Amino acid sequence: MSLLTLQNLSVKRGACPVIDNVSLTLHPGECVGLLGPNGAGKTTLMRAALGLLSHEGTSSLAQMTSMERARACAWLPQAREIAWPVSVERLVRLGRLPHSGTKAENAAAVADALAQMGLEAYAQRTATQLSGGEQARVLIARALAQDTPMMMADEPIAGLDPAAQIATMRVFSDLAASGRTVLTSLHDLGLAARHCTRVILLHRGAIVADGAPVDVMTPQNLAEVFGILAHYEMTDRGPVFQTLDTLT
Ligand SMILES: Nc1ncnc2c1ncn2[C@@H]1O[C@H](COP(=O)(O)OP(=O)(O)OP(=O)(O)O)[C@@H](O)[C@H]1O
Repeated sequence: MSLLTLQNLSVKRGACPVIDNVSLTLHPGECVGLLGPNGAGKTTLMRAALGLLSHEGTSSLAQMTSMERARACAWLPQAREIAWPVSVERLVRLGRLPHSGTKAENAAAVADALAQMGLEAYAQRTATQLSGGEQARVLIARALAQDTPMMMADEPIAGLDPAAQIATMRVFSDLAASGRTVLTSLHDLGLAARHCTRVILLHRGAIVADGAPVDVMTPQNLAEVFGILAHYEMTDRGPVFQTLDTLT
């Protein structure tokens, strides 16, 4: 069973294809990193897949009603705006809106989401008064509280400190290990190599490579798509990836 199937998905801006005939299927248990340079089309691909952008081709998520989709997939956009000065606990509770759970079930899901993001001590703080990284973690917690089979996130770890980046990637890989599906765009190739079960390399709106990190993040692909030279080594503490230089 797959939660997200894209068939020949294309998005045009004017006459120019920003996403060009992309087909893919994501499965339960996969933590998928969507990689590609600035402007490659990562955000456009995810928004079109969710039905938030007009597109050609089909997306299984876009075909759902908005309520079905809200129960199927949590969406964490790149922009982290918190509009109202509500408490962290209340903001995270908004993630429960698609569900008709009991008060106790909703409270448990909120508490669990806060704990996963290490935010228990922040529950009664005013969300808008938190630091940028803390606000980002609160918004991830809101998406977790949605308790969906799929999580789609656009650069969720940007602006987080190293420990919070690793902790967040662990939350995502644990979600996948528990049978959910995660699709997240990332610019940190090292964390993608360590935490993703699969990476999809997007370049100029098309998929260049799709598979295990070690098979996708090859010197040739990194040179062609990112214009970089990198060191990638399997060690007894997992894969280690370090960018070394640009090739220009
Ligand atoms: N509203 C728009 N009108 C015209 N072009 C757009 C619009 N939105 C995005 N684009 C273009 O589409 C391309 C893909 O943008 P997108 O935001 O999907 O890239 P991305 O891979 O998410 O990049 P980044 O890593 O910088 O966030 C870019 O060249 C961008 O300039």
